[in-house]
Parts: sequence; C-alpha cells; structure tokens
Amino acid sequence: MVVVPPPPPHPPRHSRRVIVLKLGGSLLTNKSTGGGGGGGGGGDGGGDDDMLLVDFGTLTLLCQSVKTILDTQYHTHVVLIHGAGSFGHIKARKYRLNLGLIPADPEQQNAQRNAVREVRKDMLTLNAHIMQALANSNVDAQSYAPHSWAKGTGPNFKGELPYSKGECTVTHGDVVDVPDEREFGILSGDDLFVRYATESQGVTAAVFATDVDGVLKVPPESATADDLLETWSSRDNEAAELSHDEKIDVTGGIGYKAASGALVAAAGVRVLIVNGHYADRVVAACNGVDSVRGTRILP
Ligand SMILES: Nc1ncnc2c1ncn2[C@@H]1O[C@H](COP(=O)(O)OP(=O)(O)OP(=O)(O)O)[C@@H](O)[C@H]1O
Ligand SMILES: C=C(C)CCOP(=O)(O)O
Repeated sequence: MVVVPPPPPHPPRHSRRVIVLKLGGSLLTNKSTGGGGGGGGGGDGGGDDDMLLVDFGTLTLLCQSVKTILDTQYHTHVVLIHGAGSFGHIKARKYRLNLGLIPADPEQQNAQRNAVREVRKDMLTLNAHIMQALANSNVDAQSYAPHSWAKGTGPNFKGELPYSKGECTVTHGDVVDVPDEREFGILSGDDLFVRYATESQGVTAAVFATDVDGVLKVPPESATADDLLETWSSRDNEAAELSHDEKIDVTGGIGYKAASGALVAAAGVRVLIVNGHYADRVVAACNGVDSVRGTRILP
C-alpha cells in the first residue's frame, strides 16, 4: 500500500506572507488611445470604444504570473492593485475630476457628476476583465471598488482596507467621494499601494509593474539600456528626469510612483519597479530575487 504523507499544516493566518503588486494602467490598456479628450475641454478625440481597449495578451500573462507567485511559496496572499489607464484617465482629465467639483458652475458640475458615474462604471468594466483573467488562471480573487469603501484622496484616505479570505485581494484606482466642498476626487492605485504595503501583516515585497524597465535617468524616448537606475531614493531625486504626461494622466506618473514606493520602503518593505511586459521579472521581484532587472526604491 502506498502511504501518502499528510499535507504540511497550514501556518497560522498571521504568518502568511503578503505581496503587494500594482499593475500599471499603461500595461493593461492603451492610455494614449483616444487621448484627444485630454487637456481639459479639448475635443473628444477617439470615441469611448477606442478608450476601453484592454491588452488581453499582457493581462493574461500577468494573471498567470500571479498564480505562479501564489504557487511558489506556501500560504501567500497577493494584494493586486490595478491602475485606470485609458478607462479612467482620459475622461477624468476631460471633466477635471481630479480637481473636484468646479465652483459656481452648475452646468459643468452636472457634467462632472455624470462623468463621475461613468468613470466608476468604466473602472468596474476594466476590473471585470481583470477578475475574469484571474479566474481563467485559477486565482481565487475578490475585488473591492474603492468608491464603495474609501473616502478622500492621497495616501491618507479614510476607510478600512478590505481583504479577501481567499488568496488574492483586488482593488484599483477610482473616483471616490471626498468629504468636503470638492465632493469627489481621484484616488490613485499608488495611494492604495502605500496603504496596503505599509499596513498589511507580513508584507515581503511591494512591486510596481509598469511599461518601462524601472526609473530611467532620462525620459524613455531618449533612454538607452544603460539609463536604468538600479536604485532610486527620494534623497537623490536629481538622479532622474521624471516627466509626467499631464495631457493624459490625472495622477502623478513615474515620479508619484517612486515617491509612493519610498514611503513604503521607509516602513522597511522591499519595493521594486519592474517592466510588466516581462512576466518573469514580475515573478522574480515578488519573490525577492535581488538580480531582477528593475529599480529598487529606497526611502
Ligand atoms: N525618467 C523616467 N523613468 C521611467 N519612466 C518615465 C520617466 N519619465 C517618464 N516616464 C513615463 O512614466 C510612465 C510610467 O508612469 P505611469 O504613471 O504612466 O505608469 P502606469 O504604470 O501606467 O501607472 P498608473 O496605473 O498609475 O497610471 C512610463 O510609461 C514612462 O513613459
Ligand atoms: C483615473 C482614475 C479613475 C484612477 C487613477 O488610478 P491610477 O491609474 O492608479 O493612478
């Protein structure tokens, strides 16, 4: 008779390891699609259909990576945060949702309130694609849209961080209520990243997956392979030119990501920015491999 050894006992819940992974909106969607809607009141550019395009190939590979990360080590929980990409930034920019309610202009306020509803709906659509791709990779995930549990913007937003009882908690950048005259604002996934990475028990890695190799000394258009910074610290912030496409993004770009990472690093957590088009780098960064190509963020 073959004796099958019993599975190792589950470690107590508090000893699980937690990995916080943010998937950049530029990886999952084409942020510049239909971007003519940017610039605060310019033309519509591409239509809504152009704006809501998901890169399913990349999404599938990234969700498979999440499964690999979960399978690599026993009793791991992944907090997966995703950005908005073209599903959020373009309309939010057009209606200036990042600034909150425009004072003394009922017509624009009306348009803004409609846009708040639309962007929340678009984010739920993007999130549904991500949940489907996770399910296809057999990841047991549950999603929590911030507009239903968070208030306020920036890393000090209010609201208790929700966690799934399963192996993966999912949340994302969103339009949230703001409890003052602004009425609403944009809560970036980078702010959620800071809070989950600093407040969760047992965080072993916090990783930003984006569409560049890491923090570059110069903007990506003019960068060569040698321009990747292996480390970036808020103390030497002149080491890189961190440009930000304000015509598209309503949140902070690579500079905000690096600064958010530095807050997490200050809490003693290992933080990396890696290129999410290379699934092996995402897995290695999440599993604490030192030699992975990317930028380690220091306090
Ligand atoms: N010095 C730099 N180093 C790296 N990236 C830079 C630099 N300057 C500008 N960038 C741009 O920053 C972008 C990454 O920031 P961005 O906020 O767009 O990322 P994202 O992954 O889409 O995140 P989010 O989901 O928060 O929108 C890159 O696509 C790159 O073009
Ligand atoms: C634009 C919206 C709705 C959210 C922005 O989230 P981010 O892409 O994570 O910064």
